[in-house]
Amino acid sequence: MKLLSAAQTRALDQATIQAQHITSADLMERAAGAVTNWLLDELLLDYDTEIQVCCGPGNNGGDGLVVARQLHRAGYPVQLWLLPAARHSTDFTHQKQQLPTGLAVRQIAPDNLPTITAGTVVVDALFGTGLSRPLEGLAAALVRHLNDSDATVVAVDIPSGLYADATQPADSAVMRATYTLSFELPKLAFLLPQNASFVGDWRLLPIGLDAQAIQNMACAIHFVTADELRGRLPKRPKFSHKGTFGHALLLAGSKGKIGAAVLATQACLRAGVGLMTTRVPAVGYDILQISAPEAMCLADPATDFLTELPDLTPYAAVGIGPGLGQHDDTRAVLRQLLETAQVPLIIDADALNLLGAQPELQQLLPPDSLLTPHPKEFERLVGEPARDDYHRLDQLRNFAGRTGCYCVLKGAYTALAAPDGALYFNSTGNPGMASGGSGDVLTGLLLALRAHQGISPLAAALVGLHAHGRAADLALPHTGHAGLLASDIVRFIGPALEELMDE
Ligand SMILES: NC(=O)C1=CN([C@@H]2O[C@H](COP(=O)(O)OP(=O)(O)OC[C@H]3O[C@@H](n4cnc5c(N)ncnc54)[C@H](O)[C@@H]3O)[C@@H](O)[C@H]2O)[C@@H](O)CC1
Ligand SMILES: [K+]
Repeated sequence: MKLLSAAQTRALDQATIQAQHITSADLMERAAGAVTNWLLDELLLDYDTEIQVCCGPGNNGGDGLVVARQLHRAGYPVQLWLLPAARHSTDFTHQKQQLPTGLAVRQIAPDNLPTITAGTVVVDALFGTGLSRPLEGLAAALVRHLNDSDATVVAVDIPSGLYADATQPADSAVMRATYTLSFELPKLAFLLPQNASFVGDWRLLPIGLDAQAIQNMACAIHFVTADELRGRLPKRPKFSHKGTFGHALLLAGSKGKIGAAVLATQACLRAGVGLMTTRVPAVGYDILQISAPEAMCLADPATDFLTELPDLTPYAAVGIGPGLGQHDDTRAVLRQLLETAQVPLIIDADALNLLGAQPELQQLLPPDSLLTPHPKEFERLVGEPARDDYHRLDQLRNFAGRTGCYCVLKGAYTALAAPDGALYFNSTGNPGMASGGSGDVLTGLLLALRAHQGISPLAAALVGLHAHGRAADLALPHTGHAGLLASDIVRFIGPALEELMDE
C-alpha cells in the first residue's frame, strides 16, 4: 500500500470524484458511512452510550456532521459540538444544512466543553489532513480537556493536531485517540513510535477510492501487506535439489553467545536454504552440531571468538553478526570479509557495532548487502542521534543511498530503505518479539533468502521481514506474548513462508 502525503491524499480524493462521476459530498457520505458502520459493528455502540461528536470547520468536520446525522437517524443519543471558526469548507456548510431539526447543535466555548462521563464515546472530527499549523486556543483547550478524560476517543482519519507526515512542535495539543479510523490507506505518522500514544489502534476503512489513480501516484513510501508479497517467493520445483537454494555461510557466536549462532542457523535452515555452514569459535562446535545437525560447522582455531575467515568460494550469501562480540581479531575478520566478498552480505548485531566504530569500513560494503540494525545499532552506525522518528527515516534513506545497500530499522513496523531511496514498512509481528534472539532469527531467515538464486535482493528483504513477523504471529496463540521465544519464531518460519509462495 502506498503511504501518500496530505497533498497526494487530496489529489486522490479529487481523482476519485472525477473518475466515478460523484460529488465531494457523495464521497464524504461514503467516508462517514464507513465510520458510522464501524462504530455500530466493531465498537458495538448501544442505545445507552453517550456519543459526543466534535466537529472542526473543514471536511474532517464535515465527516463528523454526517456521522452525527447517521447515528441520530438510527436512534442513537448523539450530542453534536461545533468548533467556532471564521470560515467553513463548502462541504461542511452543505452537510450542516442537511442536519435533521431534532439534532441540537452545541457551540464549543471555553466555558462550554462536552461533559464526559464513564463510557462516553467521543468522535474526533476536528481536523484531518488539512491541518496546517499546531492547535491553539479553544481547539487546543478542547483536545486537552478530552485527553484528561476517560472517554473512548475515535479519531476520524487522523487524531486532531497530529501532522500526517512531519513532527508537530513539542508540547502542541494532539488528541490521544483510542482508535483512529483512516480512509483506505494508512498515514506515515501511524507507523512511528513517537505517535503511538496519539494514534492508538488504527484501522483502515475502504471507501472506494479510485484504484487506477492510486496506481498512478508516484510514491516512494510503502506499507507492505501479504497481498503484495504473495507470489514473490517461487514454489520449490518438483525436480529441485539442494543446489537450487544456495549454500549459505554464517559467521557468528562468541563464548557465552553461541545461542545466537544456533538461532540464526536454525532460522536459515527453516527458511529453506539448500546448504548451511556456520563458522563459530571452537567453544561452539559441539553445541552447534547437536542443536542444528542439518548444518555443517566450521570451527575457528580460536576458542572464544572468531579470528579467521574461511574460504568464501562455495557460498551464495554470507551472514555475519549474531553473538559475534567485538574483539579486535573479529574486527579483522569483518574487514577481510568486506574486502574479499563477491556475494551479498547480511550484517547484524556486533558486526554493525564494529562498522559503527570504524566508519571507513562502511565504504567496503558490497552493493546490495543488507544491514539489520535496531535503532540503537543504527545510531552507532551513522554516528549521530536522530532528532525524531522522521529524521531517523531520513538518515536511513541517506545511508542506503550512500552505501548502495538495503538497510533495515527494526521496530514495531520495521522499516527497510532501498538504495534508490524507497522506503518500505513491514506490517506483521507483535510485541512478544521484543526479547533476546528475535534479531538472530531474522538474520538467519534473510540469509537463506539471499542465498536463494530466484529472488531479487528487494524481494528477499521484504519477504524475510514479513515472514519473520508472521511466524511470530502464528506462534502467538501457542505461547502468549510473554512466552514467545525466538525459537518459537523459528518453528513457524516454514508456514509463514508457505503463505507467500506461488500457487
Ligand atoms: N476531500 C474529500 O473529498 C474527502 C475528505 N475527507 C475528509 O476531509 C479531511 C480533510 O479536509 P480539509 O482539507 O477540509 O481539512 P480539515 O478538515 O483537516 O481542516 C481544514 C480547515 O481547518 C483549518 N485549520 C488548519 N489547521 C488549523 C489549526 N491548527 N487551527 C485552526 N484551524 C486550522 C484550515 O484553514 C481549514 O479551514 C480528511 O482528513 C477527511 O476527514 C473525507 O470526507 C473523504 C473525502
Ligand atoms: K480528526
